[in-house]
Amino acid sequence: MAKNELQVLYETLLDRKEHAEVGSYTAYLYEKGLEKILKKIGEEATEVIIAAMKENNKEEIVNEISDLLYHLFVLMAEKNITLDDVNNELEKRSQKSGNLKPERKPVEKY
Ligand SMILES: N=c1c2ncn([C@@H]3O[C@H](COP(=O)(O)OP(=O)(O)OP(=O)(O)O)[C@@H](O)[C@H]3O)c2ncn1[C@@H]1O[C@H](COP(=O)(O)O)[C@@H](O)[C@H]1O
Repeated sequence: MAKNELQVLYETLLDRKEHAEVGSYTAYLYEKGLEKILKKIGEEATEVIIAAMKENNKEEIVNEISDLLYHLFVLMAEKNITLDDVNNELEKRSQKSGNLKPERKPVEKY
């Protein structure tokens, strides 16, 4: 099976850590450091929220989510967190359903 784009992207970002190509935005983020990466994640998360509040703009939301995922992946690469680490955590969680805390009332109306 072909690798999915998330895996390809993550591997590219790891590679940029070893080989800082000229003109690479990722290399620029690593160079700027953790604070810059975290700031970008905050900005991109806000852009996802703003896009999602508008109606009928799936394309814009997909674009903003892609920007956010890219910056989260840069953080993962920076912190040596692998896709397997996240996958394993999600897998553990998938064993457990019914995660609504007992003291929280079920949502009846949005
Ligand atoms: N997926 C992405 C991706 N998503 C968003 N971005 C960049 O993220 C930036 C976000 O835009 P902003 O306007 O918020 O930021 P900016 O003004 O450009 O930059 P700042 O001054 O805020 O740092 C843009 O410059 C985008 O190009 C990305 N840059 C790279 N990738 C992937 O990373 C791979 C490696 O890219 P390079 O490292 O550039 O070679 C590429 O092949 C892509 O697959």
